[in-house]
Amino acid sequence: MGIWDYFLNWLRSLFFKQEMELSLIGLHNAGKTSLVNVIASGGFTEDMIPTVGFNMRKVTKGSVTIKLWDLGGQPRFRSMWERYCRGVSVIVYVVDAADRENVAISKNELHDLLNKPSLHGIPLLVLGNKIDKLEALTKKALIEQMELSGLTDREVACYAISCKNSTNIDIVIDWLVKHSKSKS
Ligand SMILES: Nc1nc2c(ncn2[C@@H]2O[C@H](COP(=O)(O)OP(=O)(O)OP(=O)(O)O)[C@@H](O)[C@H]2O)c(=O)[nH]1
Ligand SMILES: [Mg+2]
Repeated sequence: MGIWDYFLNWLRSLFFKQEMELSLIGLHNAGKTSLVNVIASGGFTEDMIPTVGFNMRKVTKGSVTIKLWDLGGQPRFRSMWERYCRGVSVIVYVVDAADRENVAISKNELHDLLNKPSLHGIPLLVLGNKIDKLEALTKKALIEQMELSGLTDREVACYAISCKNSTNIDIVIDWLVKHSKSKS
């Protein structure tokens, strides 16, 4: 990209600011905080501290500012999920695709959350993370096991990703940016 294109993009970003707010949900150890780090800075580390309660981060991608609520996934924090999903543009639900034993629990937590009337119609992005691991489920298997085709009251998308190898992170960002709203 030449200097002129950078200048045009910068000019565009001054006039066409967009914003969105999203919540990152999923069982503990799924990789939610890792995803925030990869989106924000591209950095990945094996040494992660479990999220206690929640963290808020703001990330700017082009002219879009994304406010991310990164929630703790341990059982004691799950009752907070609904509160932090109300009114968001998108719910991002992260699943450890390599942790086959816990996929059923993850599915139940997802469906319990989406059954809350306050969250009706909010678009859902399900991410099967850790596909760098051999035992990871394929996207097709994940869609089946998470029973995503039964969700008909909202837009649903699913991608297989790896925060570790930055696989499909660009596709996730594109999808998110497309779901942002213009500032009025
Ligand atoms: N192999 C592999 N490991 C990953 C990947 N993404 C995250 N991890 C690891 O998974 C572990 C948990 O990651 P976190 O990002 O802390 O998970 P979390 O969903 O935020 O967990 P809570 O905050 O407890 O809800 C860490 O050891 C990460 O390094 C990935 O794509 N591949
Ligand atoms: Mg976390």
